[in-house]
Amino acid sequence: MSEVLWRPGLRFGSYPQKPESRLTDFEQGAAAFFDKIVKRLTRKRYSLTYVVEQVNRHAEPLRHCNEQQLTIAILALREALSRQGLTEVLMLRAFALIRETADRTLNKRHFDEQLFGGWLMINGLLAEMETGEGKTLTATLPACTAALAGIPVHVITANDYLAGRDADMLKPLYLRLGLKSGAVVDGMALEQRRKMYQNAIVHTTNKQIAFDYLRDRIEIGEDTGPLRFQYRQIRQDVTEQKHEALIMRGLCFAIIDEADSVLIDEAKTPLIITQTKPNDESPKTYGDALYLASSLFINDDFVIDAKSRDIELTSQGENTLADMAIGLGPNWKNKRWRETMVKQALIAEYCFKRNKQYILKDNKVQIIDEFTGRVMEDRSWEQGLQQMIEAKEGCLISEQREPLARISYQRFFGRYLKLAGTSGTVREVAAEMHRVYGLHAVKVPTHRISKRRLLSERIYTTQAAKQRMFLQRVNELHTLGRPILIGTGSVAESLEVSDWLEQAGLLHRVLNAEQDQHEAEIIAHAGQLNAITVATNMAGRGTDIALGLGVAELGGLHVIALNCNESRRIDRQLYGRCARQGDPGSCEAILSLEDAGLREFYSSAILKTLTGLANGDQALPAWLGNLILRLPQTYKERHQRSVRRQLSKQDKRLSRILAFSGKFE
Ligand SMILES: Nc1ncnc2c1ncn2[C@@H]1O[C@H](COP(=O)(O)OP(=O)(O)OP(=O)(O)O)[C@@H](O)[C@H]1O
Repeated sequence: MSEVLWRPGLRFGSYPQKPESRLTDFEQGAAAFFDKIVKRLTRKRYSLTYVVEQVNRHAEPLRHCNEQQLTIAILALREALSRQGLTEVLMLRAFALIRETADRTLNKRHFDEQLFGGWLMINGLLAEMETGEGKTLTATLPACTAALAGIPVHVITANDYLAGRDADMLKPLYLRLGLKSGAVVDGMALEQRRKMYQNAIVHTTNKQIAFDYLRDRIEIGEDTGPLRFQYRQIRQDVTEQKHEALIMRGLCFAIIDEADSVLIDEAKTPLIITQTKPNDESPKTYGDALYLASSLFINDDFVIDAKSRDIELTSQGENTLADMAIGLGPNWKNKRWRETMVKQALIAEYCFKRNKQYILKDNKVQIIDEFTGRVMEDRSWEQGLQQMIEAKEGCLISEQREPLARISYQRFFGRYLKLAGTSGTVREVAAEMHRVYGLHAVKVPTHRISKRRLLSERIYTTQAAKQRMFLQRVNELHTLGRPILIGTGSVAESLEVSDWLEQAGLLHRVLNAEQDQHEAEIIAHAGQLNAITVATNMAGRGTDIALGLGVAELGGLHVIALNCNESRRIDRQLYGRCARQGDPGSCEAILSLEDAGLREFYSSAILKTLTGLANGDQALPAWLGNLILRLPQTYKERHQRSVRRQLSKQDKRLSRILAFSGKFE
C-alpha cells in the first residue's frame, strides 16, 4: 500500500505548473472517460466505509495521547510525508491526526462523512456535499495533509470575505500542526501578497489568484524552464532586485470551495490585466450618439434581439441617421463609424438597465453579475460600452482600458498540478466539470437525514396576483414567528419586494449586491425568530444561517423564491439556505407569467394562451408550471455552456497564436 500517489517536483525556486494541454476537445473527452473507468475500477478506495475504517485504525491511539505526544506524532508524520510523499497510508494517518487536532483546537471533530469528502479531495475529485454539511472544515483535511508534505496549498473560495473569515477561523488548527497560513484578499500590496504566498496554506479567491498568476506570467515571460528560474532566484538574491521577484510559488494544489460558482459561473468571462489608454472618443461624441439614438423608433428604425443583447438598424433607421448626422462633426459622415456608435448607444439605452445589469455607486457605473447579484468592482465593459453607459447616466467618463495579458479560468485552473473541490450543487454541471477540468464528482452522504420540504412552485398569471399571494404567505408564516428568507433575481427586484413588504407593514431587512461582510452579518441573522430577509440570489452565500432559539420547533427557516432563476442549480442553492445539517426547513417558489425571466423567453402569443388557463388568484396547474419553469432554464443552461465552450476555444486559439508570435498569454 505504499505506492506513491502524487508528489510534485518542488525544487527550490521553481514555479511548478502543468504544461498547457494540447489535446483537442475530443481527446480531452476520451481522457476524461478513461479516467472515469479507472475510478470505477478502484471504487473500493472511494467508499465511505473504507475511509472511515482506515482512519479509525490510526485514530484510536491518538485519542489518549497528551499534547506533547501529539506534537511528536505531528513531527513524525511531517517527516514521513516529506520523505515519501502522499502515499495512501500516510494520507490516512494524516487524516486521523488532523481530525484529532481539530477536535482539540477548534472544538470540532470531523464527521465520518467529512472524512470521506476530504478523502475524495486529496485524491483530486470533486466532493458533492449538501449545503451546510461543513465543507470548510472538510477542506482542512486535504489542505493540511498536502501542506504537511511540503506542497503549497491554495484554498479558493468565492469572495474575499469568506477567504479572510476561513483563514482566521482555521488558524488555530493550522498553527497546532505547525503550518503557516494566511489570506490574500483585495487591496493588498504586492509585497504583502508575496509574503502571504510563502505560507503553507493560502486562502484566497479565484479572482485574486488568477490575477496574481497573470502578473507572474508577465514577469516570467515566455520561458518557464526550471533552470531559468534558479538563475533568476540566484540573481535576485545577489542583486536584491526584490521588485522582480515572483508573487506566487507556482500552481501546485488548489482546493476549491463552492466549485460550481468558481469553475462554472465565473468561467464566462476571461480575466484580463489591462492598462489604461486615452479615450478614442470625446464625451461630446457619446452624448451625440445618445441623442441620435433617442430620435430613433423601436421596430421602425431598429430591432432588438433581447437574448443576445444586440441591435440591428433597419434601412429606414440608417437613412434617418444619415440625415440627422449632417449638422454634426466630420466623423459622423463616416457611415460605419456612425452606425457603430449609435448601435452602441441603443444597446446602452435598451439592453442595460440600472439596478439590473449595473448599479451607480459613488457616481460610478459598476457592473453586477446577473447570475449572482454581486458587484464586480474591477470589471468594465469593452469597446466603449462602459463609457456610453457612463454618458447615459451623466457620470464622469472613465478612461478606456486595453488588454495586457489574459487567461480564462478554464485554462488557469487546468494548470494546477492537482485540482480538487467541493460544492453542494454540481449535479447539473458534473459532465462539464469532468470534461473541462478533469474533476470527477462523487456524492457524499449527509451527516444527518435532510428534513428540507419543497412545498410548491406556483405560477400566477399576473404580477398583482403574485404579489397578493406572496404577502398572504409571508403574513401567515410571520404570524407563526418563523423566519423567512426571500430570494429575488436582481437589485431592482429586491427593492420592489421591499416596497411591497413595507406597504404591508412587515419589518424586514434587504440584502443586495453590497459588501460581503455586511451581507454575511445580515444573512447570519436570517434564521432568528420573526426575521424577514430579502436577498438577491447569491447574497451571503457561504455564510451559515443558524436557527434562533425555538425556531426549529416552529418548522425552521422558510425560503421563498420570487423569480425564475437562470438554472436549476441556482434554485437549489437558494433552497439550500434552509434545513441545514438535519434542521427542519421548507421552501417554495411564487412566480408570475409577467416575471422578466418568463417574459423574455416566451412569445406574447404563448403567454396570452397560458394566461387564459387560470384566473384571479389561481395558480397554473403544477405540471404545467413545472414545464414553464424548466424550459427556459434548460435553454439558458445550454446557452451558458456554449458561451463557456466558445470562450475556452477562443482562449486556446489565442494562446496558440501568441505562442507562435513569441508572446506568453
Ligand atoms: N464536524 C463538525 N462539528 C461541529 N460543527 C461543525 C462540523 N462541521 C461543520 N460544522 C459547523 O456547521 C456549520 C456549517 O458549516 P459550513 O458553513 O462550512 O457549511 P457549508 O457546507 O460550507 O455550507 P454552504 O454550502 O452553505 O456554504 C458551521 O457553523 C460549522 O462550524
